[in-house]
Parts: sequence; structure tokens; C-alpha cells
Amino acid sequence: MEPIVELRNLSKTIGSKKIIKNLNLSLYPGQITGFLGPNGAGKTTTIRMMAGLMKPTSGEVWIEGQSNQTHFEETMQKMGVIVENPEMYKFMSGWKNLVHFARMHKGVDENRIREVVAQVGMEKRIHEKVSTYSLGMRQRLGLAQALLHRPKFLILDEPTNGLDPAGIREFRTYLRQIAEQDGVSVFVSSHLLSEIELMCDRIAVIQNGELIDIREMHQTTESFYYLQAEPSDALTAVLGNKVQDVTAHNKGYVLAITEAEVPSLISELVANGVAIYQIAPFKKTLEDQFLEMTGGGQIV
Ligand SMILES: Nc1ncnc2c1ncn2[C@@H]1O[C@H](COP(=O)(O)OP(=O)(O)OP(=O)(O)O)[C@@H](O)[C@H]1O
Repeated sequence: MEPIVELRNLSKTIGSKKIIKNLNLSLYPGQITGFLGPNGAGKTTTIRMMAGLMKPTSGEVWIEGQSNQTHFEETMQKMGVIVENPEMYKFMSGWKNLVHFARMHKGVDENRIREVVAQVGMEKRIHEKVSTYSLGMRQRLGLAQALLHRPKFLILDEPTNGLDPAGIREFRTYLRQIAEQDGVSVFVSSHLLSEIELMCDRIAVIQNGELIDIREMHQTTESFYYLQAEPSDALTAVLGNKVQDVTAHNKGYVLAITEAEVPSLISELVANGVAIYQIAPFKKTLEDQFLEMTGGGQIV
């Protein structure tokens, strides 16, 4: 599958500070990619370059085979951007807001407005004033606005700020339908692990301006077990021989082993005089994985 967006060796230096360092990332149709990183990691700077609001020091942003610097207008036509708390006219209805924003684009007629209203499930309330909407409805109206000109690529910067988990799930349902039905590629920036975990298929993790990991969500085949045993010298000798990936965790260790490997590990530990107090399957949360990736770096 051809990517819709490609960041190629994207870098930004301001003064003597390297803010973005050689970022390479491809985004595909129908996929929701999370852009996760602690405060100050460089998410906003990257998004500003993707949206053509800031010039890279070197490298390029390609959208369907065109650079957003040499083909600014064409590439902007293909993009929808939702910033934190989209600005709406509160004293007007949702519908009138959309009519207003539709004038900024060529070829967006009333039929298209009706379509986007349906896509975000706002048919019943669209003729009421925005001031009567809940936060979740305002976010969905923002999404409808960003979709008016049929973008192939949507950027959402901290989109669900202030929404509760139920609101985030609801928003995700609409995003997923849009990604799947229209083949839109969605890029969601957030410093909230829980938000990314709920919304995305894939996450790209940025730290200190560098992309440190890209991983698919919900597809991990790795399995882990938590083990608490003593004495530690005999224990670590056996683990050092038998287990590739061991991390200390809460008075014990988390081991990357499969269920089939458990009996032989227990036999060997016992044969080496190790007393086992606990062994149990262990589910690594995204937070555990993120802390490992960032070397225990700050999460917010
Ligand atoms: N104009 C600028 N001049 C100097 N430094 C800057 C400038 N803009 C951003 N920075 C620095 O670049 C780094 C990345 O900032 P950026 O806003 O992109 O991070 P972020 O990941 O979006 O963080 P947040 O989640 O806090 O918005 C920060 O250390 C910031 O202080």
C-alpha cells in the first residue's frame, strides 16, 4: 500500500537547538496513528511542519507524492487539521458554523455538509446553538468541519482534551468509521497514553525530537510472566541462562517467556535451590512499554 504522507529525514533546528532530528515516518490510508511523547518532545513542531505552518531546516513532508513546500496548495487541499478545542461560533447553530466554514473551500455544497453531519452522528442537534453542546459534541463538530473538503489525511492535535473515557471511546468510533469508509489516514498527537491506547492502531513514539519506536497496537504476540523467587543469586544465574528478556518489577521480575516454557523454567529453578513464591501471567500495559522505551523518562 502506498503511504499518503511521508516524513523524509525531517529536521528542525532553532538557534543552536536541534528540535527535530531526522524524522522518517509513513502514514497509510485507513490507519489511525498515534503520535505519543512527553511534553517538549517535538510533537507540535512536527505537526506545524506537516501542516505547512513551519519550514523544515532540512528534509521534507510528502503528501501523495508531492512535497508540501513545492506544492503547498495542492497538498493543503488533501489535509484536515483539528487543533485542541476547535474554535466555533457559539451563538450560531452547528449547521450555520459548517455553512460558514464550507465557504472557505471550493465545491463544498449542502449535500456534503449533510454527509459530514451524519458521519459524526450530529443529525439531531445540528440546528441547535453550539453553546448548548457538550464538549464531546463540540469535538465532533470540529471533526465534521475538518472533513468538509474531503481530506485524505487528518491531523488531530490533542483531540480529546477534557473528554472522559466514554467520550474518548465515542469519538474513536466516529474516527474509525471515517478512516475505514473513506480510507482517510488519521494522525493523532497526544501526551496521554490512555487516549492513544483507546484510539489508535499504531503508535509512533517521539522523545527529544527523535522517533524512538513505531509499533502496532493490539497485535503483540509477546507473552510475559511475573516471577517472585529467592535467593536472588541462584535465581539470576538460571534466568541469565534461560530467559532473554528480564526486567525487575515490584519485588520480582517480568520475564518474556511463553506458557510452554514455564514448566521447564520452574524445574530448573527448583533444581538450583530457588524457592518460588509467585509465578503468574503478566500483561504489560502501554504505560510499562512506554516507560521501557523512554528509559523511565517522564510520562504525563
Ligand atoms: N521557537 C522556538 N524556539 C526555541 N525553542 C523552541 C521553539 N519552539 C519549540 N521549541 C522547543 O522545542 C522543543 C519541542 O517543542 P514542541 O512544542 O514541539 O513539543 P511538544 O512535544 O509538542 O510538547 P507539548 O506536548 O508540551 O506541546 C521544546 O523543548 C521547546 O522548548
